Amino acid sequence: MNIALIAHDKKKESMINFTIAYKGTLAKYNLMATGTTGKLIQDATGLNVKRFRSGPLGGDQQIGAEIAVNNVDLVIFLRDPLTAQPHEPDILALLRLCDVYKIPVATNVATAEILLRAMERGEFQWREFVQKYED
Ligand SMILES: O=C(CO)COP(=O)(O)O
Repeated sequence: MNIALIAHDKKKESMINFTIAYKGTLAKYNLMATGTTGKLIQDATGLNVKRFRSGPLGGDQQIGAEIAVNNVDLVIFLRDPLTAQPHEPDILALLRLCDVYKIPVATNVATAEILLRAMERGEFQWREFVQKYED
C-alpha cells in the first residue's frame, strides 16, 4: 500500500505531529510526498519517504501522475483553506484525480486519522482488487 503525504506551509506542523504520532503505522507502508513536506517528515521521524518536487514547482502534478497509474492507495493532503496558493490549479487537479480513481483522500487531520486507522485494520484490501483488475 502506498500513501501520499502533502501539507501546505501552515499545516506542516500538523503533518509533522501526525507522522510522529503514527510513525509505527506509517512505517508499514510506502510513503511518498511533495518535496518540502517529505523532507520535514524524514527529518522528524526518520521514515523513508520518496520525495517529489515541491508542490508549487510541480510536486502535486507528479503525485497526480502516480495516482493516474494506480500507484497511490491513500492521499493525506493537509490543505490550508485560508491562504491562496499560486499553484491552485495543480491542487484541484490532484484532488480531481483522487475522485476519478476513487482514491481515499483526507484533507484534514481528523479524516487522516480515521482513514489511517481503517487502513491499519485492513479495510483497504479492496484497493488490491482494484489494482489487480483495473490495470
Ligand atoms: O504546496 C504543496 C502542496 O500543494 C506542498 O509542497 P511542499 O511539500 O513542497 O511544501
